[in-house]
Amino acid sequence: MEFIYSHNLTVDGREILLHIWDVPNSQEQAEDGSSEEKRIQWADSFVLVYSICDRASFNILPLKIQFIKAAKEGQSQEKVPIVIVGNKRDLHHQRVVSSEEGRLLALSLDCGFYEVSAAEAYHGALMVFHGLAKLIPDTKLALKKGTGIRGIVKTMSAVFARKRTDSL
Ligand SMILES: Nc1nc2c(ncn2[C@@H]2O[C@H](COP(=O)(O)OP(=O)(O)OP(=O)(O)O)[C@@H](O)[C@H]2O)c(=O)[nH]1
Repeated sequence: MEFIYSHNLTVDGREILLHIWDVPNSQEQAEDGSSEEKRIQWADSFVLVYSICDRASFNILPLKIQFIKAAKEGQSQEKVPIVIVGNKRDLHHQRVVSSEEGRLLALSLDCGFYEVSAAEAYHGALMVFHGLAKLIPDTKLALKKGTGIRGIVKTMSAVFARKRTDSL
């Protein structure tokens, strides 16, 4: 299942309304590229989460980031804001991806980087979205001011309609 969450944030005195389209990993693997492409076009910025206990979830990131960059940066010269997040930081004994590896990957791909424990504390996720908001230029935020829930529903309907047609 995928969801869109909306969340208000105040970052450096700016009121920001975030719409977060949460796509489960399992779904991404199962679907065709065109749905992924539509979601990428919908979004202004990206948070890619891996588990520090699951190397496969980490190894897939360069490919995903390349895909996002090719899709977004092909249309504009602006840098696309991307943040990489290593989750499950609390599971020390099951860690298979080191913090250094995560940080190095983010550095090499020009992305932000955080390690958090979503299960342990809410402030980790908050930090991620604050960091992401700081990477989005003011001009972009102003442009998106008029994009309401109708725009989101329209985009989601397009993705799902496409999926239904494909499966006929
Ligand atoms: N210990 C620990 N468990 C976590 C943490 N975050 C998520 N989990 C657990 O990991 C499992 C998967 O969590 P989900 O939130 O479904 O993860 P997801 O990223 O949506 O997973 P996908 O659907 O594969 O994308 C659940 O049992 C969570 O309780 C964390 O920071 N620490």
